[in-house]
Amino acid sequence: MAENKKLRTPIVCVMGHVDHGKTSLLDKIRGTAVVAGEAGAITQHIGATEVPIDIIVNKCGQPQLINKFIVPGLLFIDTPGHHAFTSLRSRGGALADLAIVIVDINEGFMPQTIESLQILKRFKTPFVVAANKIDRIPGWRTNPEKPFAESFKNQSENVQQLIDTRIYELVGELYKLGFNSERYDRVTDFQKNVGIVPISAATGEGVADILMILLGLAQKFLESNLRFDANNPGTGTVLEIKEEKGLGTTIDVILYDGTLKKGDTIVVGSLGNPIITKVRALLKPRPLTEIQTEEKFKSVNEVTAAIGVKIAAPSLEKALAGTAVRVAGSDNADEIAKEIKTELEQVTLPTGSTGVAIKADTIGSLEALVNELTKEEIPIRKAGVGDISHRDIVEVAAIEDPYYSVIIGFNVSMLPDAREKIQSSEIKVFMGNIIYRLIDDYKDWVKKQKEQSEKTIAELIVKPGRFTIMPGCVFRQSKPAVVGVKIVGGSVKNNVEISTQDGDVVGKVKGLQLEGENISKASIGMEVAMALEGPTVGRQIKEEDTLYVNIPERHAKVLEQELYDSLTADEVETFESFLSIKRRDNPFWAK
Ligand SMILES: Nc1nc2c(ncn2[C@@H]2O[C@H](COP(=O)(O)OP(=O)(O)OP(=O)(O)O)[C@@H](O)[C@H]2O)c(=O)[nH]1
Repeated sequence: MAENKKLRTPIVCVMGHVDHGKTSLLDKIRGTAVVAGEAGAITQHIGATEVPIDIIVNKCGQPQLINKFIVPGLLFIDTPGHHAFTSLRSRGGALADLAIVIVDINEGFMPQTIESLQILKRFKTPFVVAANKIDRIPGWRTNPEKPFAESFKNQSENVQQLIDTRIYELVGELYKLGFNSERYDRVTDFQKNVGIVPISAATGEGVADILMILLGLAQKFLESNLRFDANNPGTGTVLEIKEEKGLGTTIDVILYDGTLKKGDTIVVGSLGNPIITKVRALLKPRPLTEIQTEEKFKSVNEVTAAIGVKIAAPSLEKALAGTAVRVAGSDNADEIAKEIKTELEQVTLPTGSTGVAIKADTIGSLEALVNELTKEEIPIRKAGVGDISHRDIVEVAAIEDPYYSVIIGFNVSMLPDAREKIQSSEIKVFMGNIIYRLIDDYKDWVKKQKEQSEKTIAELIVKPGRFTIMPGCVFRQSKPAVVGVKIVGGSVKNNVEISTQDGDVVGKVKGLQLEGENISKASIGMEVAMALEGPTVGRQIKEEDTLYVNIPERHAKVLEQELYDSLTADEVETFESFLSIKRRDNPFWAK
């Protein structure tokens, strides 16, 4: 057991496609219920849970194995699931020593399953595949909490065959990605084959097998990686910055190397210069609690990797989630600060001169939001970490393009003075904690705004129209002239100007009547009485003349460039012949 002290707890992350059961599996492992309370049922932050070795071996029903393993337990980080978190998850992959890739056995591989495997391949992280939701296989007889092999024996032949067929489908998929794999109980050499464990995160079947394999993998592959000198300066990653009653601003950290003591000088990543401060208190989560949801901490004098720990220290307000925390010696704090700063500068947030403004709670989630917006070809003008401030509002208010006079905030709130300012502005703010939903909301809003403005424009724009004065239908010569007309293209509305086939504007429509009733618009095919202010029949106009609605140049431009597709065939034809009249003398008219 003395050996235990020399090995640190392996860090495990659970990865996989949305809804394939990451949260449920972690829940099952730690025995708490997070699924229910989670926003949109999507895991969005890295949390951590330490599962001590004795609990694992007991769960596996093999307490006698306690002395066989030399790792102290497993530390699970709850990596985010949605593909929006590629970058953060890559870091999760890098931070993790081991992984569980969870896949719904009924659905098979999905894009994020493949993405997870590619990340693991890149980082050379040993992993096990959890083929989840076996309880949904038709005919499955549930044996709660039992190891897979035991449960499998109780199934009908049909079900057993179905399980194996599904597993071979997974084996095929894994092979395509360059991994040899087998059902875990048929694997003889885990160095050569990835184990696939059929499980149910809902009933707990197979979960013990997963834990046992992880311990085995840690022992086999990681022993040398996990050996550490407790005298190494502590190194970790900031998961979250939190205000705690009586403690001020604290940071939740995964310490993955070395030792961290009360009173140590630490350097923490920040948006500006890294923070150099002294640890005032170290708060350790109790085993089987999750540090993000549990308030009851135990104050300790020192912690050793790997562990999720809360650090209370002065000046942490500007700490940045996703960045490094490192213990400094007596004379190298500045040097470490420089290194952390350089690392941060390598995170690129491509922004341009136009686009939306975005805010997010961590550098990782900001990066993820940038990635997703870029994929959707939504330009970003400015990207920042932190709550939406008065200054953000002022800046965005100056943007003229209404579609970019927008702030998208992920996992942030709005500061009170910003809230006040927003009342008097036209800015649109989208806030939420699910990236893809935020993006969908923005896209829907833009679509609606565009439709609305197209509708407004379409209503205001003068549409093409052409009509002939019917012979024998002159009812009055002038002031106003009243004639019977037939609409032969598009439509004619009250108050539009009228032009001749030579392009001369001769007057305005002052009234339309159909069978003695006033109407505001006459469309193709209709024969109506028309009052015309301006011309005198016999001078500017005469019987059998074809006349046009005179479309102002600005309107013609909008019609041709923006509304052309919405015109009917006869409107197009009428419009084209009106344009050719106008362009006879001036080829650039309305261009
Ligand atoms: N029947 C059955 N349902 C399961 C099982 N595992 C998960 N579910 C259900 O599947 C749904 C998704 O599970 P989650 O654990 O939230 O999935 P997730 O992968 O964490 O999803 P995200 O956090 O959204 O990426 C939930 O309704 C779970 O109750 C299982 O083994 N059997």
